[in-house]
Amino acid sequence: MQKMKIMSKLPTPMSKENRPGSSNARNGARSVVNGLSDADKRTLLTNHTKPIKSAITAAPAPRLKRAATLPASSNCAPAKSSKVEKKTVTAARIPAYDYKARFNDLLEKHKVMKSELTELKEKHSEVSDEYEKIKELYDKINTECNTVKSELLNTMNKLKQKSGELEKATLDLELQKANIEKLLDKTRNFEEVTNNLKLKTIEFDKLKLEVDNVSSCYKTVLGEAESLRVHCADLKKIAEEHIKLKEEHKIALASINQYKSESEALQSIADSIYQDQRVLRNTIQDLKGNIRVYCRVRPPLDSEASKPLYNLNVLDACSIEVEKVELLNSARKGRSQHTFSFDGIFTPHSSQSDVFNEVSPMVQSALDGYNVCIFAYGQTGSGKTYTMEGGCGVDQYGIVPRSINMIFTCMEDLKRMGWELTIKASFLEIYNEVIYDLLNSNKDQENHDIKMTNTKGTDVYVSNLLEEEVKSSHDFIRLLIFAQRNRQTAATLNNERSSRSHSVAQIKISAKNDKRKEKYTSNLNLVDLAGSESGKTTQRMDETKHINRSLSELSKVILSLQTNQSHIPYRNSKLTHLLMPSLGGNSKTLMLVNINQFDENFNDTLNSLRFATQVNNCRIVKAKKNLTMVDM
Ligand SMILES: Nc1ncnc2c1ncn2[C@@H]1O[C@H](COP(=O)(O)OP(=O)(O)OP(=O)(O)O)[C@@H](O)[C@H]1O
Repeated sequence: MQKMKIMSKLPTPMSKENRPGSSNARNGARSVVNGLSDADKRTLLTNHTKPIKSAITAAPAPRLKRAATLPASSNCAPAKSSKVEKKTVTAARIPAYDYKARFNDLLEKHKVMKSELTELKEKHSEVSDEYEKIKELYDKINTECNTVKSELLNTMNKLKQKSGELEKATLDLELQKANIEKLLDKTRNFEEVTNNLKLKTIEFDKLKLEVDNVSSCYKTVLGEAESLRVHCADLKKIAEEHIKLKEEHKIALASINQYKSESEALQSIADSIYQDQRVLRNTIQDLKGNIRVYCRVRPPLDSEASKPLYNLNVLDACSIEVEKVELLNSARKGRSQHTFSFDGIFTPHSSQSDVFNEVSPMVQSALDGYNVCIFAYGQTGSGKTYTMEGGCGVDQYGIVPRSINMIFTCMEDLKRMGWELTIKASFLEIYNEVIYDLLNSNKDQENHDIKMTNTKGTDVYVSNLLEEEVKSSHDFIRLLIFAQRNRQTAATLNNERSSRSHSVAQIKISAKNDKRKEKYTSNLNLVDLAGSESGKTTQRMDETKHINRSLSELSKVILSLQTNQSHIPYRNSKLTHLLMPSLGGNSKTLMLVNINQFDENFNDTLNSLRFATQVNNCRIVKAKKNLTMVDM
């Protein structure tokens, strides 16, 4: 702005009068300079002095030199004098008369002045050129200055406008700022309110929870109070009833004591009745005979429906008639008819439970303390295993599982009478006169020998034989299944071995009655004998020899017992030796002879029925209970 002011104060383009060198020009310049303020002068000096200065200072130079020509006495002589002046000073004084000298001197001076003039002219033209250049420059600057000035004016106008706008904007800004401040204040207030609200919400939630808890507690308390009210009412009733009951209790106690003494009396009567029953049962059995023989005829299976059958007539409950008519062209032509009588006959329609109903007195005898042996005899496929072990399902259970069920059922009754029973079970197989433990699944078993339990030789045991205590029928059946599996494995390894071996399930009953100071041990041997038919192959011959030997030894033992022989050949076979305590005098034996009705098996059936008749004819001396009195 300052600069623009200065420029505006500069003179307009120079006229002839204003030219440098002329007094007018000098005066004009001087007046211009004088018209400026001190500050403007300083600015002009720094920015625009050069051309003006040179224009101002260019002219006076010749004046200075000319001044030097003035006489030395003049006061205004400059400090720096020229060569001419020196010469003038140093030249000898020309006398006034010497006009020639003076003329020469003047000529000389004229020359000098002339040259000075020429010099000055040259300088003048130089200055004029310079002046022209400066003028041009000045004009240029002036136009520029004008342009700048107009631009400056425009800009100033714009600036004014802008500053107006700026002021307005500033005002707006101030207003906005004020508004923002207000808004910020509001926001701060709002945040404060929000925070307070949040805190309040948290507090509200807490309170709500507390209220919920309190209300649920209240509800519970209400419920409890209600139930307490009910309880109180009940308690009142109970208290009343309690008083009544107390009275009744007194009366009941008296009658209980009376009943107790009566029950003790009844218990002793029941005991003696049980004893009498035992005696009676055994008397009946003695009367029936201690060796009892039943015959069971198995029905043909569906798969065997086409097989020809021989005639079988059930004459009565104890007798059957078997009849075969041989073809006329056969060697043994004619009719073959045989009648057999036993303690009972089970027809093809008899169920497993029918069989067990007849067998159960024997199991009862074992529970009463007698050694019992139940065995199934017959040819392969006649139904021995089915009779002894049975099939799947409780209905199909054979003698072995039913016996154990009965033992455990009776055990409860015996417990009430003060008897404590321990049941142990072992399972073995005799194949080719070698004993195998069926509870031991090891292939290589230790040797099993039959040994005497005591010196009297009344009881035997098998060495290295596993004997498991059973606490329930379930325990026993688990062991039975395990033994069956072991027997089947051995049978698979050794072609049809199961049919060619004797299988024995031994149940050992140990009973103790602390009240009566009695105890006894009895053995229940349940035997599934090997097939009694004659073998056909060499291996079968070998097996048959062993089977026949053991079966004939069995018949020999039974015969010897029948004829009251002093020596009974028990030890001649493993089977008779093992069954010695159950076959001897102090035992009861039941044999089931199993037959089928197939024509092709008629001869084997006849052999089985004959063997059974032999056994049936044998009557063991009266069995003796293994009862001992003990000091307890
Ligand atoms: N009374 C019966 N009622 C129905 N099926 C029977 C009866 N007796 C035996 N069976 C069936 O006849 C088949 C042969 O019976 P089982 O195996 O008991 O004969 P087994 O004399 O034991 O033969 P093995 O000497 O080969 O062991 C079996 O399938 C068995 O289920």
